[in-house]
Amino acid sequence: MVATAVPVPGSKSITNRALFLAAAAQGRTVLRRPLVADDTEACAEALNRLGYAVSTADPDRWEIVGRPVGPAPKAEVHTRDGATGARFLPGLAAAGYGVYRFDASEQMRRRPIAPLLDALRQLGARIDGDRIPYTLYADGLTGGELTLDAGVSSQYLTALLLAGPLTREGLTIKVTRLVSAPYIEITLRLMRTFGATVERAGDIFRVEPGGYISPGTLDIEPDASTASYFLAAAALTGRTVTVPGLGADSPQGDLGFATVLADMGADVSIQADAVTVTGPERLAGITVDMHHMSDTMPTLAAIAPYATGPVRIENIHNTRVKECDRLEACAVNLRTLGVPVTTGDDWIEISPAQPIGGRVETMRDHRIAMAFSVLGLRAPGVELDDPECVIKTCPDFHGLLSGLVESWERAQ
Ligand SMILES: O=C(O)C1=C[C@@H](OP(=O)(O)O)[C@@H](O)[C@H](O)C1
Ligand SMILES: C=C(OP(=O)(O)O)C(=O)O
Repeated sequence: MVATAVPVPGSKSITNRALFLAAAAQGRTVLRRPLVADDTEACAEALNRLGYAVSTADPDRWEIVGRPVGPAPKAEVHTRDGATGARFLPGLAAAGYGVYRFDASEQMRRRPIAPLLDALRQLGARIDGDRIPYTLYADGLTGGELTLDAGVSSQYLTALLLAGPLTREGLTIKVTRLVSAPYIEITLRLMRTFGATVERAGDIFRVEPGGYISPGTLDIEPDASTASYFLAAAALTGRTVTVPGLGADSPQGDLGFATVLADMGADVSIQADAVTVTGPERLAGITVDMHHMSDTMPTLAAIAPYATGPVRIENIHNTRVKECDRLEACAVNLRTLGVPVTTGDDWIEISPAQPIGGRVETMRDHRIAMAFSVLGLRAPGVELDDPECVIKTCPDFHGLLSGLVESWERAQ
């Protein structure tokens, strides 16, 4: 079977971490093939509002001139829809000196951030609120010890780890709960690439002070969450797709979605520098815990009706506080398309069905839009109320998906 390669854009998670680290590092950093999308552009713009120097003129190489954290007397920062910008950047600002007003879109304002703001207060920051928008009065971060509940978002832990080397005394964090755990591995790897000393012993993390040093150039690998839609398209249609640049040593937990497809009967190969999926005649049903890869939950939910048996996705309560309540959004939209669905507080079960056409309410959630576009490959008449909301992480998603289908049709 001809394998069609899809040029999946760079990882949002890696790009936004690299932006933070490069801004705080000594030296100049070049990010090669960063994700160019609303989420990362908002993060870059916010860094420039905070007084850093991020050049995004060349879409294939973003340049950041780092500076030691210092005085930036005043700044108003608006990070739009991206949670990594909204949650990572206050730690960087708090390590500096000035008054910073943080705001974000209505969608992001609804999402929780209080545990992170509480932790930053314990480290020495003065913050006048528990939700976005708020004002941060920064006077450097002492550091020290704290206990953190990252059961709703691992981004709280990442934000504190990233700020750790910028504190005066370093940081010791005891984590009581952790969701989306693989993202912490991405954080630790990148911090070490920028010269930080950070160690993990079970649920205890220790970060030494001392700042960051630029590694010079950093290649950004493709986004495994975005790759899930194209892997699912192959699994759903019995075709073959390859995603180059995403391989077995990737720290991205959402590459685990390929393994879920294999468990459902797809032929999956994860090599050193590419992942390839060929769909079976029909996918088998599955029960799967997606606690640590929940961004791909909508992708699985969207192809689930075509399985030979029920698909039950468990341990996904935190999908209710993403860009929308994704658990509910998947259930409502699948029912609109004629698919029987039952749900609980932290699970969804989808029965085999032949979805009919209908209008999908994306709730301005890029992952709902992309996931149900894949379902639309098999269900004519599915239309999205807001197809352009994919700009958050994959502005050319619809072009990439239609290009994939056209290449399959040409190969017939
Ligand atoms: O750290 C990161 O880059 C991310 C962590 C995850 O969020 P949670 O830890 O809130 O689940 C994930 O949903 C998000 O897309 C990116
Ligand atoms: C939830 C997501 O991102 P964030 O939390 O960074 O907004 C996502 O990309 O699915």
